[in-house]
Amino acid sequence: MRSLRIAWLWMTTSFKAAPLLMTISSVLVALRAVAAPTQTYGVSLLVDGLAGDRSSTIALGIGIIVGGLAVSFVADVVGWPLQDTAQERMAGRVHADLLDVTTGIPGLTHHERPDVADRLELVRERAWRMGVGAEVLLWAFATVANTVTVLGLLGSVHPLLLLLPLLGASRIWSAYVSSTRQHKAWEDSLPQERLVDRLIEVSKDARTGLELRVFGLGRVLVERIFSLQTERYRRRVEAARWGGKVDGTVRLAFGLAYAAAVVWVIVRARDGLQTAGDVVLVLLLAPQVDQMTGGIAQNVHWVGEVVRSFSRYDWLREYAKDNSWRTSTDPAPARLSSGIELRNVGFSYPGSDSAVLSNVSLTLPAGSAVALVGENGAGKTTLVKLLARMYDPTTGHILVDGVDLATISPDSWRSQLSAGFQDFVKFELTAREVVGIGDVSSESDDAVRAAISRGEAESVVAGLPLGLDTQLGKKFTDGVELSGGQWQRLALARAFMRERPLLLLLDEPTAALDPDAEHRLYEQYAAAARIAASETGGVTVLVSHRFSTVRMADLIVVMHNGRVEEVGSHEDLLAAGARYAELFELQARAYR
Ligand SMILES: Nc1ncnc2c1ncn2[C@@H]1O[C@H](COP(=O)(O)OP(=O)(O)OP(=O)(O)O)[C@@H](O)[C@H]1O
Repeated sequence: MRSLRIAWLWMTTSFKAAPLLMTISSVLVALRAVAAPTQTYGVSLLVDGLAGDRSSTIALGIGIIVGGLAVSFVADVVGWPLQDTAQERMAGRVHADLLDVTTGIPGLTHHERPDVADRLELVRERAWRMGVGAEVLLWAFATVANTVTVLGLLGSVHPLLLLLPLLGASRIWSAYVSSTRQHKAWEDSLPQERLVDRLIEVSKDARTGLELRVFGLGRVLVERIFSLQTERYRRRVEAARWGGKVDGTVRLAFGLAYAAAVVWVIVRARDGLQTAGDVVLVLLLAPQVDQMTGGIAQNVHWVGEVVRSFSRYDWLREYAKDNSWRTSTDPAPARLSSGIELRNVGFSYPGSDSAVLSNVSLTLPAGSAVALVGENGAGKTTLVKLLARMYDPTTGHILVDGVDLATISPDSWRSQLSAGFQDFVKFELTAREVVGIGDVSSESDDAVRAAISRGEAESVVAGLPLGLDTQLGKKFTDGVELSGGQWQRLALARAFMRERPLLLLLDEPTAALDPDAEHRLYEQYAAAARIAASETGGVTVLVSHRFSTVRMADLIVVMHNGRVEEVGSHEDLLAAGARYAELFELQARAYR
């Protein structure tokens, strides 16, 4: 059933990518495939006509030969360029579709599971090569047309000769097993390949250059890459050698069998059981049968490749469908009246059994600013990701004004969110775009400048040679590189592009700023947020290790080992004298 679906996907993708080109090409390749054996038949008629002195047979033979030549010529001249274009169209279509499918998966699970990541990588890497699917499909049409014609001609000489192409099937089998083995060796070495790519990236990336040199890691990296490469090649060479031996043996056996068949037909002709034309036909068909089975044997590899690529493509489409949260169709509310409630929320990352969050029950009241604090690994970022619905909780629920977040459409929810992270992305675009993409629906200059002012990034933009039009990033010759803090200010401005988000998530977005700058920024931000919150009931969730910032929040949530340990205002928590008070005192002492 699945193989039928894959074959169908292969066919429909090829024809949908270039309907007219594929139809014309299919007809042309089929004609070309039939023309060669038909010409051979023409030659055998010619020989029989000459031997029996029959002019009508001679004329028919010549007609078939000339007609065949003409068809082959036209099909060649017109067919090849069309085929190339069809192939490019198909590759383009698959690539565009893949991007669409992968970026359309709303959650992050596919990035977390190594098995899924591996397969995704395979599909992406092979996407451009899948255009070959169109060519292989045309080749398959040609092979069917050619095989039927050759079988018909051989059978017309003697039915026993039909065994010859069947013997050729053993060549197809040997090519298949050896290509499967080689593919397996290649797939088995994929994790090493990914690691090698990653290590090469690390060794040449300017950002890692500093630490590499300080810790003297260059040599270690090179040795590691070298040993991984050696292991990878060893597996692949072993598989290729094995395939070579099997294929060579089978090919030799097939050649000997064909030679015996030719001798047999000659002997029968001497006994008057076959005509001279029959001998010529079998002799001339010999290289064609060899070519045909050889062609199939060679293309088995490509058919395998295409089928594998399409089965991965099919898998990805199914995966995207299963993980599209299609049943989440409720719209996000336009404003919050009661707030966001986490009810007994537990979470384990995909592919892991250990709970990162356990039994978290918490209410984030509408219009409040909530700070999450706790030591490294306490689960703060994970909670932020669940609020953004990058994952669904493993147990429990998140309720938005009483509505389960799992039922709200991810697009609708995210259009009401804004976020700034510590490990923000340095989008190498113009300064205007770096900020503006925080809300692609209102990318006007005024909106961008307002966000820059809220993120206190005016000084960064003022220092750029072309202001907002400056290209940022080192990959461009005229690109300007910024410091970590400057990038972070732009990332913050990006988070402030949406003026009235229902949920603003700030996960240590100011870690690269000095404490004074962070404090100023939050004071200014808190004032603006209160006004916005009174209008929409929006909630701000802030993760920070700096208590001077945290104390401004309406509600502070202290997390420890994936659980909520304390909740309250700064004053309440200090009065309670528990973990928060202890951590606060520690930090205050360090600043004294
Ligand atoms: N993608 C992931 N896959 C598996 N485990 C993860 C992943 N991300 C985080 N974890 C684990 O989840 C736990 C909580 O991590 P999280 O990033 O939520 O902590 P945090 O409180 O934000 O820490 P920090 O203050 O260091 O940012 C950690 O033990 C971490 O190892």
